[in-house]
Amino acid sequence: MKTGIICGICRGSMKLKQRAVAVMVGTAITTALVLMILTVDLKPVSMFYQSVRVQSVQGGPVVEDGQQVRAGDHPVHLRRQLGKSASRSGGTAANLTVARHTHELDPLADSAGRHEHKDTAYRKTNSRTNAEGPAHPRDPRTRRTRPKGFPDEGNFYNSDHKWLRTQPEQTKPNTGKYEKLMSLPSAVSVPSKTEKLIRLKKPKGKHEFKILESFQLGINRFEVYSNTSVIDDLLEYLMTHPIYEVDEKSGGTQVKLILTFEDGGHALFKPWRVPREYETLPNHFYFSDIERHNAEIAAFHLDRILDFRRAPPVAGRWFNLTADIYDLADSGLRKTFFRSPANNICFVGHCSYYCETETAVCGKPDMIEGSVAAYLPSFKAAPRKTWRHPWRRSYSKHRTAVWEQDPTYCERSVMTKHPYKTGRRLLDLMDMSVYDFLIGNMDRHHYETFEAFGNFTFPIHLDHGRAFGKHHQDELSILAPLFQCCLLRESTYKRLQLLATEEYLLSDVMRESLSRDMIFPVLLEAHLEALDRRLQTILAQVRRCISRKSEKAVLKPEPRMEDYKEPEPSAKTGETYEEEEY
Ligand SMILES: Nc1ncnc2c1ncn2[C@@H]1O[C@H](COP(=O)(O)OP(=O)(O)OP(=O)(O)O)[C@@H](O)[C@H]1O
Ligand SMILES: [Mn+2]
Repeated sequence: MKTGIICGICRGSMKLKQRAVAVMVGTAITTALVLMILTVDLKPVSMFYQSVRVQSVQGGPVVEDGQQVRAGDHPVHLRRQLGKSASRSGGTAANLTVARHTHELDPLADSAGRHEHKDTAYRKTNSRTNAEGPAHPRDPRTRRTRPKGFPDEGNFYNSDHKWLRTQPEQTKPNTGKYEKLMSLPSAVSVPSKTEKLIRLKKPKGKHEFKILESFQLGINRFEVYSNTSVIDDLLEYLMTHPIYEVDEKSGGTQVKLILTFEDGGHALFKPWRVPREYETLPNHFYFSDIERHNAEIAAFHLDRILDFRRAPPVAGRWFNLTADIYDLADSGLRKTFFRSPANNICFVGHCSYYCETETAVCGKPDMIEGSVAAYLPSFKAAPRKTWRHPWRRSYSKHRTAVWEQDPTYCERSVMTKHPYKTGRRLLDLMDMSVYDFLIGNMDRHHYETFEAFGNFTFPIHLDHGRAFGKHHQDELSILAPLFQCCLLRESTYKRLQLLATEEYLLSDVMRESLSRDMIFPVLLEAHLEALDRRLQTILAQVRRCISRKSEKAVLKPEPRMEDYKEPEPSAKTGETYEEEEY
């Protein structure tokens, strides 16, 4: 009994002690938090929120002239939507005045003059070498210092030999075929009152939409941009606009970066990995092929030539890995930079394929080409739905897909299911098959659509980094959707026939379209020749289908929206092509 009471008192005092310790720990944590808050530089953060009078369509801040925002001040949710890592060490940019650099990239100039122009254009827009003074001067007090091993600008790394670039091949003269093709009316008829993907409230007072905003505002259920819109301005913006910050993009298998421009616009950067002459290794599967920035650019041009306009615009650009990437990157990405034994600046980034030291991205010594794709509106502003492609390959070393074994796959399986039964989607997949066969893209495992437009809308043509891998080989299996279903839009067939004529010869039109790009020649002539050859194969395939069935059964008019009916909810749940992780 006595010991019981004593133990009770003991326990009581133990509890008191525990409480006292808990209170002390609590106080210590609170004090530490208060101290941290006091020491963190909050001013720029609050300035960011005050200064963002306009929310850009991609969700990021639209920087007005003369305003200041702190790098990395996108809210966390936005960073996630952009696929950026949620944490970063933000730097401070001293002056974010939007410096728009026009350059005299004259597409009609003769080719010798054009190359000179491009060089001048690059020199002008590069942040470190602007002839008219720095494009965005940084406060030396806030500029992050380079670690040992990285030279300061103004010495060796600014010497002229870094401007050496791939020497253009002996190119054929421009014969005006591309301009002639582009002046033809488009087969895509967009109703004048069609709803747009996003709407942006124009703030009171004078406000002009920025160039990337205008592009995003133009996206509708039929196309990413119209054939009358001035997409050349957007391409020039992608090629020249000063970069403000750089982040790694998560997702996917290979390294790619999100560029934020000084006016708040975003773009997806894929770096040069292999020379133009490189061909997919014979023992490499399509899924282990290295990505090519020039394939992204060429695929965009072909999509436009085919009159689809379902791919976001992509331009080539020269980068100084030190000034345009390293200096503007977060600490995570910076840590992966190093100087190679050959004295070149390299980085690896974080990804699952080709992110090893032996497959690093290296400049020469710090100059490198890359592709820059215009960013679509954020997932928040315009959610996208991911669909498993019915003719997806197996992505296994040991298995093949069902469609590879079953010639009746289209009729037996795909045609009976939503959303391929009605509407436009199956015809869109036929277009995609033609497109992928031309560019040699075997990597179409998924595709995306804009959720806002339901199912009567186009699949976005995204991710062509593994296209143009082999110019000497045509991969017929990419045409499986076409020869298994024996269907094609009449308008697509007409366009293909046109591109097979001498007047609008596909290889010539492509060469002339690509000649406007800063990293011209984007493709070797052998790849252009392959386009003509593959086009003949497609046309022969369609003719075979027509002779087997009938013209009416194969060539289809444009499906009308009025005729499209959403399936019953029960049918929807039976979908087999929904998003699926792999
Ligand atoms: N221009 C763009 N604007 C917005 N988002 C984009 C754009 N291009 C690509 N994305 C998004 O980024 C994702 C990854 O891009 P991409 O497919 O090009 O990378 P990847 O590394 O080649 O991927 P994978 O390894 O799966 O082939 C795409 O699925 C798409 O959702
Ligand atoms: Mn890819």
